[in-house]
Amino acid sequence: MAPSMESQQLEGPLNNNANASANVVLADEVPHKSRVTVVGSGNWGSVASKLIASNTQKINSFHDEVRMWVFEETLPSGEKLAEENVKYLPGIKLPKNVVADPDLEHAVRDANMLVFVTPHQFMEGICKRLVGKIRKDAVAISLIKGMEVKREGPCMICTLISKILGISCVLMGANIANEFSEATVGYREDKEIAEKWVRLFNTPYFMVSTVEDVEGVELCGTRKNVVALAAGCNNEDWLERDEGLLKLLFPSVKDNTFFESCEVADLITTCLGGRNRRCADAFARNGGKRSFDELEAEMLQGQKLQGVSTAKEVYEVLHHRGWLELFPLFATVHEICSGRLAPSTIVEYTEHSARLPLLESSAHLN
Ligand SMILES: NC(=O)c1ccc[n+]([C@@H]2O[C@H](COP(=O)([O-])OP(=O)(O)OC[C@H]3O[C@@H](n4cnc5c(N)ncnc54)[C@H](O)[C@@H]3O)[C@@H](O)[C@H]2O)c1
Ligand SMILES: O=P(O)(O)OC[C@H](O)CO
Repeated sequence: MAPSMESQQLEGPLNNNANASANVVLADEVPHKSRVTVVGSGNWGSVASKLIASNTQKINSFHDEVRMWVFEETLPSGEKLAEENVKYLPGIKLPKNVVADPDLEHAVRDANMLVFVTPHQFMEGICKRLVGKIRKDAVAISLIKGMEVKREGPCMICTLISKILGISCVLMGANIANEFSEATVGYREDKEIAEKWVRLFNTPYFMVSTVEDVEGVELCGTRKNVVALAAGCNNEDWLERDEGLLKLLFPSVKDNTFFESCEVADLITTCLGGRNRRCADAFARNGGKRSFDELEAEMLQGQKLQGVSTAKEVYEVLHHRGWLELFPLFATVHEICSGRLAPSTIVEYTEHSARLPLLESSAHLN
C-alpha cells in the first residue's frame, strides 16, 4: 500500500484523512528535527501518542507528526482498527498530528525516536521484524511492563530491544492510561538522550524525571503487575515492596530508584485501580472457577493483562535459581493463576523471615 493510502489521521474516532502523509515534511528535508513513531496503539499506546503529539506541536525540535503503528484488527462491525480506533481508547480525542499506520516497517522508516508500547509478549517478534528497517541514528524507549525468560535467565524487554536493535531507554511510572500523572525515565549513561525523552513526554499534567538505572526502573514496572494480582486476591501485604528480588536479579539496581514514580507510586496506582487488580478481584470473587483468560477477554475487550504471564516468568526464574521459598508472594501468585492453589491462599501468605538476612549475603546466588 502506498503511504498516503495506508495512513489515516486520528481524531476521536479516527478521521479518515487518507492524504495526511502527503502534507508531511520528510525527516531528511529538516534533518535537525526529530521524528517520532509510537509502536503500539492499545490503551496506553494511544494515550502516550496523545501526550507526545501535544508536545511535538509545541516544541520546535520535533516534527509535528507522530506516527502510530496500529496492529491491524477487524472489529465485529467489520471496520478495520486503523480506520476506527474506538476499541482501545474510546471517547478520547487524539490530536490531528497523530497518524495511524498499519504497516510496521513503513511506520518506523523515517523515525529517529521510537516509542515501544505493546503488550510484552509481542515484542520479540516485532523487534525481529524491524532489524535493518530503522534509521541508523534511531534511539528507542520502552513503556512496556513485562519480561521474557530465556534459558540464560530473565531478559528485560529493554534488553531485548537493545540486543536486537541496539538502542534503549525505559519509561515507567504511576500511569494508568485514563488517569496518567507522572513517570520516571531510566537511562544508561546517556543523560542527553534521557533529557530528550523528558522533553517529549513531560507536560504540566504528566511530570517526568530521570534516573540512571534502566533495570531498576523496568523491574519496578514489571514486578508490580504481579503484586497487583495479589492485591486483587485480597492480599493485605501488597504494599510490601520486594526490592530484594530486584537486587538479586540485577545487582546494579540502585536504591534511589525506589524513591521515583516507577516504584511505590506505580505500585499503589496499579494495585488500587489497574487491570491486573480488577481481573484478580473478579477471579477471587469467582473462587478461581473462571480462568484469567476468560476474565481478560470479557472484562478487557482486547486489552491485555501482563501480570499473569509475568507471574509465570518470575516463577520460572525463582524455580530455576532455587529461590521459590524466599519469595512466597510471587510464587503463590503464579500457583493461584495457574489453578494449583485457591485464590484464598494468598491471604495466608506470610513474610519469609529468612529473606532479609539472605539479601545481605546474596552474592553467592548470582
Ligand atoms: N494501559 C495502561 O494503563 C498502561 C500504563 C502503563 C504501561 N502500560 C504498558 O503498556 C504496554 C501496552 O499496553 P496497552 O495498555 O497500550 O495495550 P492494551 O492492553 O490496551 O492493548 C493490547 C494491544 O495489543 C495489540 N495486539 C493484539 N494482538 C497483537 C499481536 N499479535 N501483535 C502485536 N500487537 C497485538 C492490540 O491491537 C492492542 O493495541 C503493556 O506492557 C502495559 O503493561 C499500560
Ligand atoms: O492496568 P494494569 O494493571 O495493566 O496497570 C497499568 C499500568 O502498568 C500502571 O502503571
